[in-house]
Amino acid sequence: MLLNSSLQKSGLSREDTGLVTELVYGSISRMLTLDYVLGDFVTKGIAKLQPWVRNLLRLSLYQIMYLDRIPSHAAVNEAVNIAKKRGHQGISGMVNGVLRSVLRAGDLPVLKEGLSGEERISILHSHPLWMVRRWAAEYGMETAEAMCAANNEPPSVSVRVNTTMISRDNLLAQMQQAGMEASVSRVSPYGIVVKGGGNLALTSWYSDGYISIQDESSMLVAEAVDPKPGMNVLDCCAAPGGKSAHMAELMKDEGSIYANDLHEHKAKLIADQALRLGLESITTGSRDALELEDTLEPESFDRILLDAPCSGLGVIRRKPDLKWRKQPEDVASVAVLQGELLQSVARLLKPGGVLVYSTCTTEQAENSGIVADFLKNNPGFAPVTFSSPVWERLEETAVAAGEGIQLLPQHFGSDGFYIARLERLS
Ligand SMILES: C[S@@+](CC[C@H](N)C(=O)[O-])C[C@H]1O[C@@H](n2cnc3c(N)ncnc32)[C@H](O)[C@@H]1O
Repeated sequence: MLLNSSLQKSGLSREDTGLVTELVYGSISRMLTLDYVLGDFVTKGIAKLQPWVRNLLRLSLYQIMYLDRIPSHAAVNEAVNIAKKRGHQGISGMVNGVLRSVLRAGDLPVLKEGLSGEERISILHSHPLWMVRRWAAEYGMETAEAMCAANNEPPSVSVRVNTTMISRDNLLAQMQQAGMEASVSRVSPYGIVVKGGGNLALTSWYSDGYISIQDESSMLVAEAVDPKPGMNVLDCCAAPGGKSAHMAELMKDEGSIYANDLHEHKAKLIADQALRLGLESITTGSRDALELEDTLEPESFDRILLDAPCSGLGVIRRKPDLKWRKQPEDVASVAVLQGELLQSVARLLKPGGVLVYSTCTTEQAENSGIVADFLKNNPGFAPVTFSSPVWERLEETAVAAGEGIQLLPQHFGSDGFYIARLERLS
């Protein structure tokens, strides 16, 4: 948000905007590695530096260690000039000294001896140790390392085609004719992946409602709900509305989708999306999903989607600051809410109906753990598989996690997502 508004005010060229974005996201993402390296070169310790000086060193070191297109000496000179302008002679001298020593040191980081496997991954791939330990315990050391490495890769840009308006092939051809590097998604039959296309929300395809910007994994969720034209569908935690809109598209805009979100201002975003996409089957509401059972008819929905609030650890590529903001307690506390939400909204499902539980996290305490508890307490529900060519291919790649599938960021370079389908038997 802050970066976007600063960039909008700056008047920088498209190329420079891209570079600034990469520097900011990259430095946040690689912060632990950068601080580990700087710790060896800043004699008084980086914690004692003024925040702007610490950030200047991080940005410069990021360029030296991870970017080829800026020569290292140029990065150092630029940092020294900024330090002179903003600080005093002493600070610019220190910045110059630290960065020149870094240049002389060669390959970095130099890992200290005697580190555990998790510590090594944490430093090399810049992830908090608690997260690496958690993933190593959950998925094994090798997978944990692959997750961390994938989280440092820039996310791809993908769009979902509004098939009520245009076919994917037609839109793909239009994009390619316009000179864009666009290809079909390997994950979703509704997706197109676009490289270097700039901000697609500024295109007429977007304003005319032909596309929505959505991660490829996220596109799988509406597909797993498998809503049919004419059905009555509930989306419990729906804002900003990507999956509600996708479900309406799959239903050819026939039937009814009640898209609810706790926050009124967020429910407005869903209505805005529906309007832009020309979808009339979506109505919105803003209630606590825990209270939906007080106002909606029990057993009245053919399909329910609970795309639950979660720790978001599957989307670190897009939001690298999550690594530093989240704590293990956050996983535990959101898991309590997720369990309550699932128990509560399940009462609204018709017998024979399907409920999909999904999250954009990699934590099994929030995923298979929630579903396993629910199934234990609700014998009238059973997991139900889904057959489509794409889904079957996904099942070969994704991690089988209890009764659902767990996509990790390294599988297809898309967000980490969990999806489970549950059917109400009686
Ligand atoms: C993962 S996001 C949903 C994303 C959405 N399904 C989409 O595809 O655009 C979770 C949403 O749950 C909402 N939320 C959190 N707690 C809630 C609650 N108790 N009741 C209803 N919505 C809630 C949040 O405001 C947030 O918008």
